Amino acid sequence: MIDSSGQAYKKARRYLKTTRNRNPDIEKDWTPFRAAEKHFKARFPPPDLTTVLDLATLDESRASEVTAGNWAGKPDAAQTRAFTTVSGTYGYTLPEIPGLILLPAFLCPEKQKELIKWSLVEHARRPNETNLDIHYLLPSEGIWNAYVRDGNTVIHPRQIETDAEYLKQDPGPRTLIDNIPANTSNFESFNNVSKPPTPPSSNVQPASCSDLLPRLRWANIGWSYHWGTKQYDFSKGKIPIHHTIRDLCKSAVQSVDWKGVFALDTSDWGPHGADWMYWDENYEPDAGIVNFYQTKVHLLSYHTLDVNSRNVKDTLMAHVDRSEVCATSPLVSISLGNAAIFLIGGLTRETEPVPILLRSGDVVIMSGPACRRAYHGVPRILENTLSPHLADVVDEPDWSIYKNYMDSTRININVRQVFPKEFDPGLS
Ligand SMILES: O=C(O)CCC(=O)C(=O)O
Ligand SMILES: [Fe+2]
Repeated sequence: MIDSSGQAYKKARRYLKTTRNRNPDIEKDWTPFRAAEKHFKARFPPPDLTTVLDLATLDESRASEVTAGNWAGKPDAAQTRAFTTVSGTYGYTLPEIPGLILLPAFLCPEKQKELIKWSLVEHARRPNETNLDIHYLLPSEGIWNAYVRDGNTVIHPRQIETDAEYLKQDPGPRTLIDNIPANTSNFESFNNVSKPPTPPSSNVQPASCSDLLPRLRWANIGWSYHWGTKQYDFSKGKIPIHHTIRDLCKSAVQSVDWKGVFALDTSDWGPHGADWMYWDENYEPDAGIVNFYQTKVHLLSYHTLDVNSRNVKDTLMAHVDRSEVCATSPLVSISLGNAAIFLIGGLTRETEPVPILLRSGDVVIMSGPACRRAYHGVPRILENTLSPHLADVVDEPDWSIYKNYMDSTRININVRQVFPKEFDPGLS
């Protein structure tokens, strides 16, 4: 018996309407990366995850995480090679993408909680820029602490300063304009490009802290990133990387047997050669971003704060992180909260990407010439997948405010090294 008033029926009807009007010629033009993004973005019917690599399914101690959200992939959806890290956990490489390292459950539950708190309490505030600072005059304690004190506190928009030099840009989707990869030769000219601030939007209304919190999309780490030119603005100086993040990224890099990963690699490593031999000692993170993704649409969308459309609808479209002068040094990416589908392909969007299910506590390292500048993106945050160890507030009532926020959130701490160790940018 079909219940035509039920939610599922209504969903199915909406879905049929959209597919009926779909132009098959458009789909034909999708690159393999675009087709994969479309597949995983679909709300109804939900995407089939049997092609998604899900290494947590190999680990019995993560069984409750895997079943928590009813989303699971397969442990053999891509070819992997396991290795034991220095700390005794398993790590995996993918022969298809040399330099991609997966460290499932690298962080214990306590560390995950510490990093979630750090992201919100200590990091998403001055002096670190956030997407909200572009439009709002935020208190110096940052949006999270202001929200915890009083969610009804009103935050006022930033006014356009009439004498300020703002970025003059044609309106349009910025992310479609690919920037030129940085390297040691063009660094000087890149550094001299003028980097005026992004103008605040003129139609932003005052908003309460509770309304703004779900609109927090990113907070900068280390060297200041200029979204308008997609280049670092070194003139603003470098904010030191917090020791917790630095130590964690270094221990992730040091936990990998790089010889085992790259000894047989024959790729072109550029002018400085195969620097992996020195990463154990000289890897030094100096930039990055904390991404905040919401699984739910929060109402009150009378304007958009997504001036950097990389965060539109809480997904991250296919991109290459090519603003760093060093194109081979490890990028360390930490997943916290709800699980996500991460796609990683090759040097163009024509390579079919490998879908990987990332769960809270997983660490990904992107390194070497084939991987560090590979297209990647996050087409889907898997709703209602908060791990039981983050959802439990019984033993720790103080966690409940974080738990409530994390119920609909994924945080990604994405840490990079801008300069190769031996390169002197002459910035001091
Ligand atoms: O959220 C993620 O897992 C990836 C984020 C990312 O690729 C980026 O910030 O450049
Ligand atoms: Fe990225």
